[in-house]
Amino acid sequence: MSTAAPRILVIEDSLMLIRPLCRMVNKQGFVAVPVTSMAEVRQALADDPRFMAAVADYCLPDAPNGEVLPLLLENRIPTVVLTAHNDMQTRERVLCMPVVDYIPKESPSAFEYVMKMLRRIRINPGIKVLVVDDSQAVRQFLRLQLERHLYQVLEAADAEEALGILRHESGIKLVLTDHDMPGMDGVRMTSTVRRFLDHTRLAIIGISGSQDPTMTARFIKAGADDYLQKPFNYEEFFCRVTRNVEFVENLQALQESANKDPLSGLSNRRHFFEQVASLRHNYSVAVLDIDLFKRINDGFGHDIGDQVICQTARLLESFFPDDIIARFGGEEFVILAQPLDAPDMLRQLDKLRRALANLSISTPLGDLRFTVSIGMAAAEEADISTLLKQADNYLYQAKHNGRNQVCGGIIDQTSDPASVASA
Ligand SMILES: Nc1nc2c(ncn2[C@@H]2O[C@H](COP(=O)(O)OP(=O)(O)OP(=O)(O)O)[C@@H](O)[C@H]2O)c(=O)[nH]1
Repeated sequence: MSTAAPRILVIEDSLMLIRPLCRMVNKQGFVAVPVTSMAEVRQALADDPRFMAAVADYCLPDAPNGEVLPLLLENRIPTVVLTAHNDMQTRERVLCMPVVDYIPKESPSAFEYVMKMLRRIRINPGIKVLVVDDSQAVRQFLRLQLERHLYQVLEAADAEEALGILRHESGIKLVLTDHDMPGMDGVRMTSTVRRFLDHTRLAIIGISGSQDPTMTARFIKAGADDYLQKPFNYEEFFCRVTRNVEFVENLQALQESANKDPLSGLSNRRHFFEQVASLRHNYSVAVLDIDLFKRINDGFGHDIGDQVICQTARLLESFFPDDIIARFGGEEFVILAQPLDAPDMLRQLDKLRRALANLSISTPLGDLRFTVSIGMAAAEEADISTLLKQADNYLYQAKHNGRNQVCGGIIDQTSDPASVASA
């Protein structure tokens, strides 16, 4: 399948500007298609109209009054307008059209802002925003504004409907809520949402036309991240929407990097224990260790050793898609499966062991094969540390018996554990 980089139509008649602009666009991982006039825009659209977005100069030699904008919008191309005209009239004229944004060239950070907008146009179609307002006209107005930036918009006519959507729909990163609604008001709805969705999952912006000077504080104290006083202008609206969505994204990225092992992408040890804490007893735990890994590093180099770790992680995920898998460190992995079914787990672990032994990694020094040893323990009542210790004992047994095998059993708290071994 083709994974071609998205194309961006860059429309600018100044050669001084178009070169650095295209360079920046390409650096973001897009393909810039430079054109310098309205005639060239027509030609580019006739050649291939599939552009992810356009960065358009408002004033072109053959289209001095923004005539290029309706042409781009007719072709449904999200358009960021760059202009040297920073007067109110031009600004109003441009923002009357459903462009993404209007950026004066005079600002030294104008190009940076354009890049940020392009990144958002790429990401926003995957982000859901929920608009909560009892007025259909207001919901429709907010929907149109948000769709300029390509967000997926959901609507709720009151707090009850909004809470239902938030409980069942995943991927909502932002809620825009009115305050005065029949039934539960926006402030109460915000504090209810915060009981089950924290700031890492969702940002909330309160919106109200009320003249009550305490409204901002009431929303923020209830758990909102921001507040907009009606009427607001389009640019302020988007600055706040973008800032709040980015805030959630940054928190999620931080959380992800705190929880994940950067090499394999699996959970790290700390996150493993965090996940396990919320589980009831009655599970199986397996500890997997790559055999003679030091030899792989010494013989093929650390980069190939890293590849072995990553390939092992991918197979682990495919054999245990619904379970908790973590890289504990070095060449050691842990799998926690629930509910307890020790014989099934042993069989699945042995299939995994054989699949890994059959894997061949091609390296500059020839094909590499490797094996793993696995220890597994299951119990109805034992806590995680007892199980891990027992699984580790079984792992030691597997290594001691010659490696490339699974050893494990069910822990009977009242007697010595029975052992099952498969070679
Ligand atoms: N490439 C790579 N090597 C690592 C990483 N973390 C730890 N290691 C290496 O893993 C090796 C582990 O070796 P040992 O603990 O001696 O175990 P082993 O060679 O697998 O021997 P057995 O466990 O007895 O089969 C050490 O050489 C570490 O340097 C990593 O992230 N990448």
